Amino acid sequence: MEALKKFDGAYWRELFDSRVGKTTWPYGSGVWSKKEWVLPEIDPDDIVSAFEGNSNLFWAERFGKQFLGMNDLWVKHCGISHTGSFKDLGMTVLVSQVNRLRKLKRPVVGVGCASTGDTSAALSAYCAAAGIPSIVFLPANKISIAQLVQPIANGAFVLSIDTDFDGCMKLIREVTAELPIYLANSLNSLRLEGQKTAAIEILQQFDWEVPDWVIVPGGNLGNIYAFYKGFKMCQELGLVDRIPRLVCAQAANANPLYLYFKSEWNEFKAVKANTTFASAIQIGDPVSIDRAVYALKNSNGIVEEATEEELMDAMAQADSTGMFICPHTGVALTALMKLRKSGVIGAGDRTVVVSTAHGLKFTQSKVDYHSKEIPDMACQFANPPMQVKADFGSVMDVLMKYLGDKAPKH
Ligand SMILES: Cc1ncc(COP(=O)(O)O)c(C=O)c1O
Ligand SMILES: N[C@@H](CCOP(=O)(O)O)C(=O)O
Repeated sequence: MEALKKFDGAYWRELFDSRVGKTTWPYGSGVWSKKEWVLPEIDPDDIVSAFEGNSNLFWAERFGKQFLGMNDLWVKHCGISHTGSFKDLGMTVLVSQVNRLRKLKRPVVGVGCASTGDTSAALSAYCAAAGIPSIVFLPANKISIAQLVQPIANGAFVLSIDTDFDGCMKLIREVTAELPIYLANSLNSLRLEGQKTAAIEILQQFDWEVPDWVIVPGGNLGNIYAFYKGFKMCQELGLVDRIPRLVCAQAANANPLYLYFKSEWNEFKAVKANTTFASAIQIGDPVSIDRAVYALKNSNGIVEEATEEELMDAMAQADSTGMFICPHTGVALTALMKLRKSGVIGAGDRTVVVSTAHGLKFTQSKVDYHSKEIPDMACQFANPPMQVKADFGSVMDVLMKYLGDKAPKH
């Protein structure tokens, strides 16, 4: 940090802005365009990148106006990325460093992680690109097919273990303490160095104006800290004069941070995480709890939670305005809805919701919702397909009913 402070905010802004839209290796990546703040010492030849980052900051105009009375709502689509989630941002840094260590003949036989699906997808892809073995521990039957197929296809050694994510996390920590396997979960700060660039990118996309709120879904809790770190660096290095208030959003079925927050940070208790449609955050004993609390305390932050019905309804509402978000983003949107309703977030506040994964990884839950096949859930925004006979009259019939008074009168 001290070395970076030799330059002022104007220097960094100009440098980062000059790299926008470039394809020069490695600066075309949204992560490596901030190389000096991420891993300055790495040789560009050692970098393993899929040109991650530079994700769309989408003005959620219709959703904001229709459902929240807001005009300045934005969704940072971090899931539109090589492996379909924000994990690519951190994994490019971690795997690049392992690549470098292996060239220096350090004894790393592979890279391992426990995962609810996205970390393993990113790890296996970046390792495969560099020819590095990857080993992934997955909780059996708890991740989506789209996520499961990613490490399999990328040639990772995949262990499907009869436990939950927290059980897998415990096992991978024990194994990596015994064997020269490099741990790739977000305990490893290299991951967070990459993930923090999403925060810097948001500021840059707003032409270095600071939003009032940033809402992030939280599970193992590395990402909320990464956002804090990115914003804080921009403040400390003089690019902006304040940081946004952070909101961490959890599924009510896996809410240890929320309960801790509600106890006014008095007592942290790990919980048994129950099944949630937001399966990637079905985590009861987050490894980055201390970092997350630090980030929230220092950003005047808040923690909210979403029930299964709330998160699925929010996802369906967002999708109906042209988004196609994942259930975790539904959790974050629920938090926003609650904070708007209580007046904590004002109608005019500039707010960014971080969308963490691509909706296509979670199509089964969308299909179930729209077919109204979820027990005890009203699925009030479901839009099931209409079954219709294959003849002109039947098709015209249903179309005329659908068009109502907008149908042409004959
Ligand atoms: C899609 C998705 N959203 C949110 C999260 C939460 O991120 P974190 O574990 O850093 O809190 C994860 C992973 O945990 C994820 O895969
Ligand atoms: N959702 C994560 C859980 C592990 O998080 P990490 O950031 O600590 O690797 C996943 O996709 O596996």
